[in-house]
Order: sequence, then structure tokens, then C-alpha cells
Amino acid sequence: MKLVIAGAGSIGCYCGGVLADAGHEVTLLGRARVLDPMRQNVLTVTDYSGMRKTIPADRLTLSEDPACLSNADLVLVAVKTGATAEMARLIAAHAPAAAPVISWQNGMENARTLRTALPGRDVRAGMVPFNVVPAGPATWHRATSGDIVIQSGPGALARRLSLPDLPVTETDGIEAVQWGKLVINLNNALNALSGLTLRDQLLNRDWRRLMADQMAEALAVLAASGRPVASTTPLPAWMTPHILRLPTPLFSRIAARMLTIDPAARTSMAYDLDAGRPTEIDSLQGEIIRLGRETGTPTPICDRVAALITQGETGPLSPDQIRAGLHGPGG
Ligand SMILES: NC(=O)C1=CN([C@@H]2O[C@H](COP(=O)(O)OP(=O)(O)OC[C@H]3O[C@@H](n4cnc5c(N)ncnc54)[C@H](OP(=O)(O)O)[C@@H]3O)[C@@H](O)[C@H]2O)C=CC1
Ligand SMILES: CC(C)(CO)C(=O)C(=O)O
Repeated sequence: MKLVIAGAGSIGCYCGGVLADAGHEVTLLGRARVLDPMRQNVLTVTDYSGMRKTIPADRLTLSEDPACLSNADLVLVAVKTGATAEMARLIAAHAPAAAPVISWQNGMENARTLRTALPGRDVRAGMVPFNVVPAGPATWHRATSGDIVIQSGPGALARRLSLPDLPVTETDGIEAVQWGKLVINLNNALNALSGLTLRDQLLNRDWRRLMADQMAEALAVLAASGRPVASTTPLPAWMTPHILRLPTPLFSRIAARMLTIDPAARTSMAYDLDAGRPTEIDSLQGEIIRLGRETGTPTPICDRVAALITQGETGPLSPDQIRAGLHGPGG
């Protein structure tokens, strides 16, 4: 299949590399600062289990020119939320109308944005559960596990994309899966503000309590608004806050898989915050805050975390420093 990855960054380069290695014709549409090191060398993708693949540049099409979208049988969108509207405009201008477009992005609004800009096209939401971090020039490392899920539709796309190293499944209930992922992604901002790796954050009970309280707040909002939530981890969504609050030795035993993380892994928002790039806070905490207002459900922790990020706080902060600014029941 001819795949154009619209947004060559962590997710795009990792998944693009694995798909190209398996024989797909992959085009990476991205920035010169990302593509040039690949042109000079190879694309390397690695994972937590020791997998390592090197894909020579001549096995890929690397382009900064959106006209490369005209070559797509399928477009996989992997830009950050703030860049989706512009990417949607480029897809509308260049990609064949028959090429399905799948969002491999976090948050609820990306597929909506793409659908609005691409009326009549097969636009699907998707969910990437795992973390990918840059690990050197032209090298991306998958730090956690999980299978990609896409919204079901014609063309057996999941089967055609799925690989042993990159399983992809389809679901009729993608909205619930996306909400389940959003609840997990609320930690992106806490991780960014903590200055810690995900593993060190998870091994600290004060951080886990704050993560749990924020997650419980979001689950209450989603229940009040009648939104479906499907867990994207081996634990049911409602149980996760309780597990997070356990003492560390018990948590480490019960949630061993949560801790199967590369020691250096941090959330995608941590990289954005460190680099001074816009964050996805409005499509993560922002979604919960908006639904909280609609349903009259308090969201003090999401309010506080969103305010810190929006005001330009870069941390590192402690859980107590974050709680210190809380108003209402979470404080
Ligand atoms: N990283 C992760 O572990 C995970 C990320 N996700 C989600 O996946 C999505 C992508 O995240 P991630 O891979 O981390 O993002 P990155 O920021 O690493 O990659 C996106 C890349 O796309 C580039 N880009 C943006 N607009 C264009 C354009 N018009 N033309 C060409 N290139 C463009 C960006 O450049 P520039 O910065 O210059 O705009 C950037 O290099 C997000 O929604 C994220 O939440 C989901 C699961 C895990
Ligand atoms: C870390 C992970 C996989 C979950 O929060 C993620 O989605 C991200 O980094 O954006």
C-alpha cells in the first residue's frame, strides 16, 4: 500500500519505519530538520523489547512538499493537534479523494477537524496507545506496549496495516477508546510539569495520587455527560485510580506492565513543553473542563493543570505545588 504519513515526528517516523520495513511504500511528509538526518543516513526504529530496524533512505520517500500527498492510497495523520487544521487543508488540496484518512493523534477533536475539512471522504479516528521518543538523529524508540486501534470501515484497513511489530485492530466503538486514551493522556501535562521520566513519576506515590485524583475527576465528568469510556490499558478505567493510589510496593506488583517502560520515556507534551512548542492541553484537559462546565461537574485539578500549562509554567513542580493552587474539592 502507498502510505503517506502526514507529520513526520515521533509517531509518524516510528510507525512509518516499521511499515516501510514490512514492504509498504511509505512517504514521510515532514520538516527538513527531521528528514535531513534520515537523508544522510538511515531511519532507525527500536523498541523496549530489543527490536531494531534500519530503513535506508532510498526505501522511503522523504518530502517537505505537501504535493507528495497526491501519491497516497492511505493518509495517516500524525501531527500535533494545533497543526491538524492546516494538514487537513493540505490533504484536501493534494490527496486523492478516494484515499482514506486516519488520525493517529491524541484527543477527540482531530478526527472532527479532518472530517469538517474533508467532506465526503473516508476519515477515521484512531488511537495509538504506546509512547515513542526521539532517541538520536533519525532514530525513534517505542518505549511502551499496546496495539493501535482504528475506527472500522470499508477496505479492511486494519488487516492491511497490521504487522507483528505494529498490530492494528478495528472497532465500532472508537469514541469510547478515544475517551479511554484521553483519560490516560491527562497525565501528559503532569508528566511535563514534573520534569520526571514516566517511570520515576509512576514510582512516586504522591504523583500517582495526583494522577489518580485527576483521572477520577475526568471519569466523573464523562459519566455525568454519558460519554462511553473503554480502557486502553489492561486495567478497567474505573479501577485505575484505585490501583494508582496503592503503596508503591503493592502498585509495582499489580501494575507491573505499566512499569514496563523505557527508563527515559516522557510524554509527548513533556517534549513540547521543553522545546517551547504549543501543547495539546486544550484538547486533553480542555475537553474535560468543557464537559465539566456543561454538566455542572467540578474539574478543579484539570482547571489548575490547564492554567499552569497555559500560563507558560515549565516546572519542575512537585505534586504539592500543583495542589497548592487548587480551589474546591480536589484542594
Ligand atoms: N509521541 C508519543 O509517544 C505519542 C503521541 N501521540 C499523538 O500523536 C500525535 C503526533 O505526536 P508526535 O509524533 O509526538 O508529534 P511530533 O511533534 O513529534 O511530530 C509531528 C511532526 O509533524 C510536523 N508537521 C506539522 N505540520 C506539518 C506540515 N504541515 N507539514 C509537514 N510537517 C508538519 C511537525 O513539525 P513542527 O513541530 O515544525 O510543526 C513535527 O515535526 C499527537 O496528537 C500526539 O498526542 C499519541 C500517542 C503517543
Ligand atoms: C505517553 C502516552 C503513550 C500516554 O500518555 C502518550 O500518548 C503520549 O506521550 O502522548
